[in-house]
Amino acid sequence: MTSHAKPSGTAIPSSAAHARNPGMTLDLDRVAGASANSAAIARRAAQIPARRSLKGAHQAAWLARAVTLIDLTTLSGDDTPGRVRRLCAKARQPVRADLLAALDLPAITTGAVCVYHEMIAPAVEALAGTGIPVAAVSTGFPAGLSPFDLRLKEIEASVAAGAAEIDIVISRRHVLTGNWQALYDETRAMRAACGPAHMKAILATGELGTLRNVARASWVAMMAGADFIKTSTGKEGVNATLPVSLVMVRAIRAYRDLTGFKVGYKPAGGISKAKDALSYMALMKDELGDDWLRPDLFRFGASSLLGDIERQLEHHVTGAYSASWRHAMG
Ligand SMILES: O=C[C@H](O)COP(=O)(O)O
Repeated sequence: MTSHAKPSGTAIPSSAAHARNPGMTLDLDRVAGASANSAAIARRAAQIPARRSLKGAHQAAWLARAVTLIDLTTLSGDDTPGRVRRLCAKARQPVRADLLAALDLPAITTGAVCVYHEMIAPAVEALAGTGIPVAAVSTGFPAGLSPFDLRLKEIEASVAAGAAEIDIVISRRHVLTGNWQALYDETRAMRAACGPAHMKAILATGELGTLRNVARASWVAMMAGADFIKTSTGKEGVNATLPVSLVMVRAIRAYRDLTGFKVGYKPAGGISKAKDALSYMALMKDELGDDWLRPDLFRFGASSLLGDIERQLEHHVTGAYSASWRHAMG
């Protein structure tokens, strides 16, 4: 991002170009050695938004890329099949065709649609033939405190219903009590239950107490075979932040250096502005490189980010901002 070059294409790559993370034996020494220098991380995180100075057509291209990285999400108690179908229509055509044409950008879709288990069927139906995966939150989301065997069964039911991606939640108490073996065993079992579906492990970082715990939980989740590590459910008091992201992506980098396997990253919760999306993309590019600016290795978990990006793209074309209500998601 620092070169401010236009991204090399906004179309979604057809398939993951890397092998799935198989996980590894739990290495307690490495987990114990994971640390996070909070002051240095805060300083580095504070620099990231200031380095965002993307202008003109290049900025529009980065924003269009951001759209392809969104797990377009609805996770509400009042979700209905109708709302999910409308959301899927947005996922299929997230930005108006005339805006993309005016900006000389190709047709795009979002990275996925993310829903509760009961909404998988209408989402799968509405996205048939598009290649857009359905992600489901399936382990007693958001607290993850339902009986363990039921959480595994929920994963299996969601995969059977057509979810290609499962966003699991970890047991925060295993982190808070330092029971890394229990966290590893639980996450490993969930990975096995996912089968062919890719697993995103939600750490619920806002409930883990310290950045060191975030680093250690990131390592355990990756050792247990997570395909992605994800910050938050969107329901914690504090959700995705840049400091937490730095800790997690540096753990991803160290895990890649150790094992050769690339684990994806998903910041989620409270990311609703286009400028914030660009900050996260700058962070990914600086810390992990261009591979982590593709949907197979990076997603935003977001329910309202798309609306703001569409407003910014419209502004690029017309010079005026439209009202937010014109960009409703569901
Ligand atoms: O995983 C996705 C989050 O639940 C979405 O959070 P948000 O509604 O704050 O964008």
